[in-house]
Amino acid sequence: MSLSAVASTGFAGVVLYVVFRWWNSRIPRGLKRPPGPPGHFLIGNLLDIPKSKEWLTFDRWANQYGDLFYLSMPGASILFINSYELAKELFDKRGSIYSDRYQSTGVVKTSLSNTGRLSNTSSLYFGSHGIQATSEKDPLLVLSETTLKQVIEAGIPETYLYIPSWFPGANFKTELNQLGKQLLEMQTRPIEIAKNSLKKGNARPSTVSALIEQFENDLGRPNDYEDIIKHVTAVAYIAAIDTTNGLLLHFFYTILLHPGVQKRAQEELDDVVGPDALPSLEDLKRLKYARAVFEELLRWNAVVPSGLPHVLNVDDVVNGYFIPKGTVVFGNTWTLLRSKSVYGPDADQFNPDRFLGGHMPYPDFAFGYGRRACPGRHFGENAVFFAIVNILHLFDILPFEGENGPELPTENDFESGLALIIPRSASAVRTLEELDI
Ligand code: HEM
Repeated sequence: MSLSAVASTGFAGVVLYVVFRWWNSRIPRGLKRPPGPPGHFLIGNLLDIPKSKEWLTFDRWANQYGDLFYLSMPGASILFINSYELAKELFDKRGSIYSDRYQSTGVVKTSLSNTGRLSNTSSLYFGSHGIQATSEKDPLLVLSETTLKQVIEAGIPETYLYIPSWFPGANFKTELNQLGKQLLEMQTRPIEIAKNSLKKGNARPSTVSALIEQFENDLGRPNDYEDIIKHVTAVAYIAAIDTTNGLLLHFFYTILLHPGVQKRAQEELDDVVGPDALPSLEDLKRLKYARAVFEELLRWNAVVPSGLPHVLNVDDVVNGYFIPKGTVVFGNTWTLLRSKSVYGPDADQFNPDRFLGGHMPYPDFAFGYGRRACPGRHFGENAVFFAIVNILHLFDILPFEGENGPELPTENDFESGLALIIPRSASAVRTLEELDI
C-alpha cells in the first residue's frame, strides 16, 4: 500500500470514528439507544450480519432483545421492529414519518447463487412486455435476470458497506453506473420490440403494447410518455417477478413437505369444482381450505422475510428509545408472522387449519407495511391463488425419486434475495429443459 493510501485510509478511519462518536452524543437526556448486538470499534455491527439466512439471525436477535433491536454501522443505523402491535403503531399510525425509501450508497458484499426458477414462469412474466422468451438463454431474459439480481444485491442494506465514495477502494460508483446502463437497456429494448410488433400488426396483448396504443391515441399525452411506460413496466417487473415466482415455488416446496395438505385441498376441489371442470372465479370463494393453505403459505415462510427498508424522516421516540432521523427501519416480517402470541404456540409449524376459524389476522405483513405496502398485492394474491388451485386440481405434486429415495426439500434451506430463493438442489423442481420435454 502506498504512503498516500495509508494516509487516506487513516483519515477515513478518523472521520468515521468522529461520525460514530457524534451520533452517540446526539441521544437526548433521559432517552437511550434501543438494545442490540454490541458491535465493534468503528465498524459497529457491520460484520455481525451474516451473508446468508440473515432472517434467522434477525429472528434470534428479536428473541434476545424484544420488541426492537438496533444495528449501527458507519453511515447507517438500522432498526428492526419485532412486535406486531409496534409494527402497526409505527408503520400505520406514524406512517407519515416511517415511509421514506432509502438511497443506497455502497459496494456489494455478497452474490446470489443459482436459483431454481421455473423457466416458463419467467417467460410468462415476460408476457407483460409482450415478449415470449424462447429459452432460459434468451438474451433479453438473461439481461433482465442478471440486472434484477444485481439491483437486488445493490439494494439489500445488509449486503452493503455504508462507505462514502471517497473511501479508498470504494469503486461502487463505477459498478452502479454500469448497473444504471444495464437497467436502461433492460427497459428500452422491450419497448422497441413492442413498438415494432405494433407497427407490423403482430403485437401480443401486453401492458406495454396497451400503454403505447393508449398514449398514441391520446392527443394530450405527455412528451415523456415512453419514459413513463418504461419505468412503470420495469418497476412492475422487478417488484413482481421474484415475489410472485418465489411464492409459487414456496407452494411446491411446502406441499412436498406436507402431502396430507395436498390431499385435503384436492378433496375440497373435487367437491366444490367437480372432477371435470377447472376452478372458476366463483368457485374461489367456496374453496375455504385452499384459501387457508394460501394464507398459511404467505405466513409460514414470508417470501420477503425482512420486508423492504423504510426510512424515518424525523427524530422519533419509541418505548423510551431515541430513534434518529434517517434510521433505516425494517419490519421483521419472518419473526412477526411466526409470532406465537398472535398465531398460536404452533406458529413455527405449517398448519392451514389456523386460518379456517376466521379469527387469525390475515398475514398482510407479507406485503409490507403502512403507506409503502405492496401496490401489486391484490394482483399477486389473485395470480398465485388461482395458479395454486388450478395446479392442485390438475396435478399431484410428488418428490423426485432419487437413488436414495424421494428427494425432499430441507426446511429453511433458502438463499437471500429480494424474495427467499429456494436453491435448485433443495427445490426438487426441475425446468422443462432439464426434464427434456
Ligand atoms: C405475491 C407476490 C408479492 C409479494 C409477496 C410482494 C411483497 C412486497 C413487499 C414486502 C413490498 C415492500 C413493501 C414495504 O416496503 O413495506 C413490496 C413492494 C412493492 N411491490 Fe410487491 N409483492 C408481490 C407482488 C407484486 C406485484 C405482482 C407487483 C406489481 C405488479 C408488485 C409491485 C410492488 C411495488 C411497485 C412495490 C414498491 C412500493 C413502494 O416502494 O412504495 N408486487 N411488495
